[in-house]
Amino acid sequence: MSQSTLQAVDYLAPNAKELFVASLKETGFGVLKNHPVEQASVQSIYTNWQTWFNQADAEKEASLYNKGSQDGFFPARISETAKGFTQKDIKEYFHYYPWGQCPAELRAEVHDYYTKTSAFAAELLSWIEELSPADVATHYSEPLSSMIQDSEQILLRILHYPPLDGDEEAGAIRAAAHEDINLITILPAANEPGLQVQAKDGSWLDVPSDFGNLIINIGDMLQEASAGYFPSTSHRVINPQGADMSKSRISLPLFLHPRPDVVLSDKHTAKSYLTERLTELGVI
Ligand SMILES: O=C(O)CCC(=O)C(=O)O
Ligand SMILES: [Fe+2]
Repeated sequence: MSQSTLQAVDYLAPNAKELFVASLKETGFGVLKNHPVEQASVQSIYTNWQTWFNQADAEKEASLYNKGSQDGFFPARISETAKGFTQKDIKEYFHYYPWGQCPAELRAEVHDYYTKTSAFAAELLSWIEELSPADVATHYSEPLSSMIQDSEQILLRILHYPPLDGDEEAGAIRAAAHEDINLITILPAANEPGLQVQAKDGSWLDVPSDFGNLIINIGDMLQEASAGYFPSTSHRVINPQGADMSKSRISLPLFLHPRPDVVLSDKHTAKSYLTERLTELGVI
């Protein structure tokens, strides 16, 4: 992966679509600047949820996640173990769905973000569809943007990586290397660095995370639906060092999940694929 492939693409440039989709094809990641997702809204969500995560565990656990439906708070003691790893990630998070649990005072703001960013994701999916070669597009069972239309599975995850105190389990990191399960993920740059993506040669590259950038990555479901044309690349969040260990990190991925009935490939619907992956993660 050459350095240039992960440079931010100006959403307002005339060739934005081509540059962005070329980056996704090459690296599984694309970075946008001058995009319509409002930074003030992202900042406000970070601030308000930092306050929420600062509460005592017992208060947060009043919104403990529901095992079947997966909405609500996932404490650090339950947090995911990435596929192929034995240590849990050093993180806690909240899963927001419009039909699910949410602290009342925070609902309107995340819902507004969820709705607007899902609509923007549909535009990006139509870019991806338009620039898919004909032999790849023939695998799509319906337009990519319609796969998420009326989907109740689109997931907004508010993630909190707490400060590190040095007592962490040896080898545990904030988010171990993994691939996302869904079609695409939309991730505003977090308030602290640490996100890295794996290049084709196996090396790890920092994702340019200037505050205000929007990071988009391909997930396994789009890799499956495009018969491997768009790669779902491994990424991770590494631990801070030195003085930065005392800082929390907040991030806000929106995982674009199709409706469960969407046919991804000869082998899988979105539902069968998701069940297989969540079982591997040990969260259902
Ligand atoms: O926190 C981040 O920057 C990335 C999070 C992530 O990759 C995930 O939750 O799937
Ligand atoms: Fe991820």
